[in-house]
Amino acid sequence: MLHDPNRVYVFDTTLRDGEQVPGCQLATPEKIEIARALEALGVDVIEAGFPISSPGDFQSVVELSKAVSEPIICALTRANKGDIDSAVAALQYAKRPRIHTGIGASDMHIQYKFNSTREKILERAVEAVKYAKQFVEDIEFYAEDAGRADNIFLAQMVEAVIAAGATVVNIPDTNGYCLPDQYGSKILYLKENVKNIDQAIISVHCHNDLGVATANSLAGLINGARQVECTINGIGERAGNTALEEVTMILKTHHALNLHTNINTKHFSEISAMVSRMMRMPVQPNKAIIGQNAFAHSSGIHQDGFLKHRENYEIMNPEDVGVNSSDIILTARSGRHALKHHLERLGYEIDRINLDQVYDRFLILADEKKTISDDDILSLMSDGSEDPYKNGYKINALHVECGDLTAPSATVKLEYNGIEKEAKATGNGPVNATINAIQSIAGKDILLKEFTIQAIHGGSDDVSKVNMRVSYEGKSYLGYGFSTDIVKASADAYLDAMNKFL
Ligand SMILES: CC(=O)SCCNC(=O)CCNC(=O)[C@H](O)C(C)(C)COP(=O)(O)OP(=O)(O)OC[C@H]1O[C@@H](n2cnc3c(N)ncnc32)[C@H](O)[C@@H]1OP(=O)(O)O
Ligand SMILES: CC(C)C(=O)C(=O)O
Ligand SMILES: [Mg+2]
Repeated sequence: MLHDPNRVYVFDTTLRDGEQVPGCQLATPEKIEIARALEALGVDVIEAGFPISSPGDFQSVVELSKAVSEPIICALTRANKGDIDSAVAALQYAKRPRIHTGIGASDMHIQYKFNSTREKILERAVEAVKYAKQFVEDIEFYAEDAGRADNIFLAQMVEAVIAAGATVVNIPDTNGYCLPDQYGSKILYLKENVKNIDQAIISVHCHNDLGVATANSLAGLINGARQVECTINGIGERAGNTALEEVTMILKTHHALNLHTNINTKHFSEISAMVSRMMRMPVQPNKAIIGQNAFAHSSGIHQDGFLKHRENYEIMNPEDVGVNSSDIILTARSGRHALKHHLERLGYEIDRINLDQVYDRFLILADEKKTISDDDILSLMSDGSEDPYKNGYKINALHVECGDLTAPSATVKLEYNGIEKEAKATGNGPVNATINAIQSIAGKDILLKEFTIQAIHGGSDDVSKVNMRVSYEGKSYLGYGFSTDIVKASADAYLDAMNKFL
């Protein structure tokens, strides 16, 4: 069984519990892409689906079983033969198959869902495990709504299913009801009162209805569970499940817990974005670990402390979760240290600038706007001061042709160090053609990673703001452009980013 008593197994259910979220249903090729990313992340188990639920979900479990080799592939069933037969068939190609079967354990479910009794439910639980065990060695049993179940009956059920062949016993807080100490005590109670508990791994599966899913999972692990069920970005039924990135970063950050997983946390940022994009579930900016603001500092005292010593305001290293660097966001709550940091980053020599004067002008602008961008700083500084990009690329002329009667093309004249060069290029649209023309003049291997166009107030006559992120020699650079002409704004944003690495 367990070789290392401090190893926590990570059971990912993004593709099953996560996929139960309205609007998050995925096609098989998308599920395969996520499953491969989960494999690279280092999860131990991938819950691939609920095969009886639909032909599409059945096929996804078949294809995932073929596509993934390292993690265990798990299929969910109810406690009945039909569901189990379907799971067995769907898992036929899995190198390491697991059947996850179970039934309600709380009196609420027994009475109002099954109109049954504890004795009969216990029998159905044992029968299901024995039946599944004939086909697959690795059987996980879930005692649904265990969070609200009577501990004495739950212990009886857990003991019976382990005796019937369950190798993992899942104690779900299906409705996110428990408080961390209640849930932790439940796991400890099972550890201490189930005679054969050493023959199985206890698994925690917590929902976030009261916002304590991760805390409950942690309490379960501290009290002896060694498998945690979780999803990327914490997606799942209702308020979601324990977030994989949260629970694993807690274990990584708190060495004193002496618990560890096989997760390569550097993949978090990438896989979180992938799941969010494919499932069309935006991640809230303040989401722990992978939210846009998780490593962004926006008030002066924090920014100053961070700049003096990162650990003053960060308990994790952003690189550990795949984020290149922390952000210092300039707002009217920022101080001189943060402004100086950005001025230096943009190429201004601070000892040649009167910081107090710039700061006064900065505050007036920051009170008017929510955040101050690089462009805002550049325009603040353009008041009689030096242009940090005076030696960079400038557009002298831009002409595009597009529309449905002509192939999009762009002619660009760029000036660099006083020398003008011209190029013409085609593309699949006017912006693409313009960027191709700029690229052919610059002759550098620049990758455009992000590109957004936003009307500032709305309306087709509005000024549009273009944000771009380009990658050059492994580093990211941001560029901004403003214009009523979206092609011009895009070209300016691209050059702005380029000029930062020149
Ligand atoms: C806590 C969880 O997340 S559990 C997983 C939840 N996920 C899903 O439900 C998604 C997949 N589900 C489905 O596609 C469908 O609900 C199916 C195919 C499973 C069943 O569909 P239907 O046969 O039409 O039944 P329906 O969903 O309406 O009702 C569920 C039935 O399963 C029974 N049931 C529920 N859980 C279990 C269980 N663990 N073991 C045995 N029976 C169960 C219910 O009592 C009900 O049976 P009844 O018809 O005798 O009252
Ligand atoms: C199917 C089980 C494990 C579940 O998702 C729950 O109880 O929340
Ligand atoms: Mg669940």
